[in-house]
Amino acid sequence: MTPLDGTIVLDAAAMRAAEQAAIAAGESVESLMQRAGRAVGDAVHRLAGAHAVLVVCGPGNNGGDGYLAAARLRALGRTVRVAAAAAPRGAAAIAAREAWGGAVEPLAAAKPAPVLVDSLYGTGLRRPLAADEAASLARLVAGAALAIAVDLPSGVASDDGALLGQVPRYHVTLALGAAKPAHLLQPAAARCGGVRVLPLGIALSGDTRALPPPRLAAPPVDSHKFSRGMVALIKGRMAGAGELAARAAMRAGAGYVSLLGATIPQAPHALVRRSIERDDPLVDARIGALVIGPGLGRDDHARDLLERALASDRALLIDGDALHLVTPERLRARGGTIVLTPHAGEFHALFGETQGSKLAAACTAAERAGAVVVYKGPDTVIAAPGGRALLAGEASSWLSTAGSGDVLAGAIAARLAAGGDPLDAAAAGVWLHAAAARRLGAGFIADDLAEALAPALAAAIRETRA
Ligand SMILES: NC(=O)C1=CN([C@@H]2O[C@H](COP(=O)(O)OP(=O)(O)OC[C@H]3O[C@@H](n4cnc5c(N)ncnc54)[C@H](O)[C@@H]3O)[C@@H](O)[C@H]2O)[C@@H](O)CC1
Ligand SMILES: [K+]
Repeated sequence: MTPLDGTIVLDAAAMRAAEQAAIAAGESVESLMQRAGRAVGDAVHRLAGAHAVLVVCGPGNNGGDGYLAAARLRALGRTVRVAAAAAPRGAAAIAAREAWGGAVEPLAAAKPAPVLVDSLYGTGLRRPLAADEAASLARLVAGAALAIAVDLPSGVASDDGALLGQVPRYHVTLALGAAKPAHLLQPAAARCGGVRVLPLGIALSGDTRALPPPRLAAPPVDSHKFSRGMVALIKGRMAGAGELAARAAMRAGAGYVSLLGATIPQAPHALVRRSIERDDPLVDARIGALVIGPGLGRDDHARDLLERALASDRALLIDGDALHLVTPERLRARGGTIVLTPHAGEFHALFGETQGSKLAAACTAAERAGAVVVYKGPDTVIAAPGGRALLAGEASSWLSTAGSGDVLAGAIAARLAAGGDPLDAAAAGVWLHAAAARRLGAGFIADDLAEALAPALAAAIRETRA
């Protein structure tokens, strides 16, 4: 069992293609299913303690995995029962049912067991479960102390994370072969519980991954403040937003942070406050990341500042109000390095209504704007032009607090200013933001979050070294 961090994420078509490629190379559906069933059985054996197990099997290959998992559990000496609402279809699932060979209880009449294994539907689900099937599943999950979903909780749409009906909450989901978008996209992700991948030994390729931990190092001995990265932020009408983003950039490792348009000295004194009117500080060649948007406002002054930022050739992070004042075409025409950090409202203001999953929407947007798009929310999708994308699963729900987005902008800007791939910089910023929130627990405010980026950064550096 491996955690999701950095692992490949495949939609149902890509998963089927990987399976087909393995079959073309000499595998069979049966051998893949045997491997999946055995891996599920072994994982349930480890998770379930001495408790009795009920495996609920569907008519497709997900059900086939369930019959073989039950057979494996029986071979391991466990007390295991099987229930199904329909007979298996397809040769591999029929063979799996025969390999189980034991009793199969009617689903509607099955009594709960302490451990419930849901092997009803996986990536093949196309429509909501029948009402009686959904009700039986909900009853059995509610009656179990431990509910484990095989590949996916039955009732979630694998590719976009939608719920096709009422879906119970599971404690653990065992992803077969690779993670699927629904393991990371809401609302499905919140139904999965802890997700673990059971590798099936087939070759996988694709451009989408779960957010990996950042590879970060302490500054080298010969560092100076500019080599660590200089972040310049344009202050807007709501001064506090820029202050928060600036503090976040400092705590996320930038060597020099200046707030442009703020001239009255105040703490923190390490923050360099400069006028934005007298000379043109926006074109300073030492700037590694220029941030515009937090608290900017949407008036003529804001438009004027945005024009100046777009005219600068520095790597640009556009957030908040500024996302309402620009078009994807304008961004594409500007070129250079651009990172956009919209929440759903800002995303739709900039890109209009979109079709398909949040992942697909972010990838299309990145292509249109020629920018790295950090489409944030309870699930965050980071997409770069060219198709690479990262999915960040559930972060702390306490991040739904004023100023949290400003802190994220600052954290990403610090990593962007440090150099390297803008997708990696955005990913590191998202990771540090979530890690800082985890450290703080409950009831924090954005000021605390900015401060907590420093210990989150230290932990990420330690983990990179380990
Ligand atoms: N792709 C792979 O490499 C592997 C896939 N395996 C398993 O195969 C699963 C996918 O199998 P399938 O494609 O057979 O799909 P599922 O087992 O998810 O179920 C789909 C079957 O149920 C029918 N169906 C769909 N929605 C329904 C509904 N609401 N009510 C009633 N019937 C419905 C479909 O027509 C199809 O027969 C994966 O989730 C995984 O568990 C594993 O066996 C091994 C390897
Ligand atoms: K399932």
